[in-house]
Amino acid sequence: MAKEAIGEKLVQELAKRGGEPPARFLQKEENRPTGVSPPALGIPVVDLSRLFEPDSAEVVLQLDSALRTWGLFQVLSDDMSASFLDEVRSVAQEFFYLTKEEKLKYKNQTNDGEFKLEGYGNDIVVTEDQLRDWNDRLYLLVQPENKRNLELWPDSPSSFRSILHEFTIKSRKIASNILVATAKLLELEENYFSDQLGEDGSAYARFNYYPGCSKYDAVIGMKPHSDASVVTLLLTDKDVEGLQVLKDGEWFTIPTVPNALLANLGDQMEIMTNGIFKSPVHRVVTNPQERISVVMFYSPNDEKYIEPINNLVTEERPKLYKKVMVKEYIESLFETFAQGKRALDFAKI
Ligand SMILES: O=C(O)CCC(=O)C(=O)O
Ligand SMILES: [Fe+2]
Repeated sequence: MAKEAIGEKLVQELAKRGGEPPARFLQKEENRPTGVSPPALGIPVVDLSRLFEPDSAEVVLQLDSALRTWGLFQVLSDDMSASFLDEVRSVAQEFFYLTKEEKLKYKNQTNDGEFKLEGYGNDIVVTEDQLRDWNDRLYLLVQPENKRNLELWPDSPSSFRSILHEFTIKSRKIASNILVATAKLLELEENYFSDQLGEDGSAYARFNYYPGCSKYDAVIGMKPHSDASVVTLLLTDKDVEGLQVLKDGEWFTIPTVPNALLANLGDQMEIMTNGIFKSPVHRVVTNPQERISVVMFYSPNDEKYIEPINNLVTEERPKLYKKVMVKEYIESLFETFAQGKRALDFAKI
């Protein structure tokens, strides 16, 4: 396959040039987001500190129902002040506003043009006719800290690294608390999921930039997918909506709650809970104006295996998923995603 220079593929550069998006971005008529998707109702905004108080029964019930139906909820935490979340959004925006040359110092391609998971650029291209998403991203491993590839961490804006580090630490605390709450809902030992993640589990940060598009209804910001993670935390754009979730064959818009993070479960959680909790299929639609999001994905160590938890497999609910190796599962997700397929379908028994 001919290897294009990465700078020619950046969506931000295409958007700057204006005009029609190239054919490789144009969705088939039947896959285009049409009309206005109704808001996803019944997604609770959960104050994490309240979740562990003695009078939390009502919140716990709301959370349980949200995880069984939507697989997501909004989370407020004292550790993430509104001003700190704004700082995270702001360093993300400043990074994408750097010149192309500055950003390409961190490109997700080797000098031979091979795709790298980490760094700045676009998705892996598996087939030449692959439909492309209208976004650029910066993808970085943030935990375990000793595995960070700091040469790919932007040094501009100057606070980028320290803010990302702080966001990593605070997000991890929230993710761990969510995993404890989740285990309790299923009457598992409370550290069951947080132990799976352990000290050597991985966290990846993904900064998404969706340029505004003149033909915003003909392209897609991010194709329908579910995340490979155990759990994902998402800081959405403060003003511009775009994230949608699929339920019963219909797309619903996730309303923006400026000071909250959206927590969504990923495929590894659906596998471990034998399908009791959902890994929601979601997509991002494009707008006339730009949109930025910052996402944290949590997974156990690459070498671990996961499978449905024994206690959650019963006669009425037989085992739905095979045992999978974390590393192989995540790699398969990148490839299936590029082809518009779902990795979870391949893990089904
Ligand atoms: O930009 C968003 O709101 C969602 C991004 C997303 O789903 C992802 O990065 O996996
Ligand atoms: Fe996602």
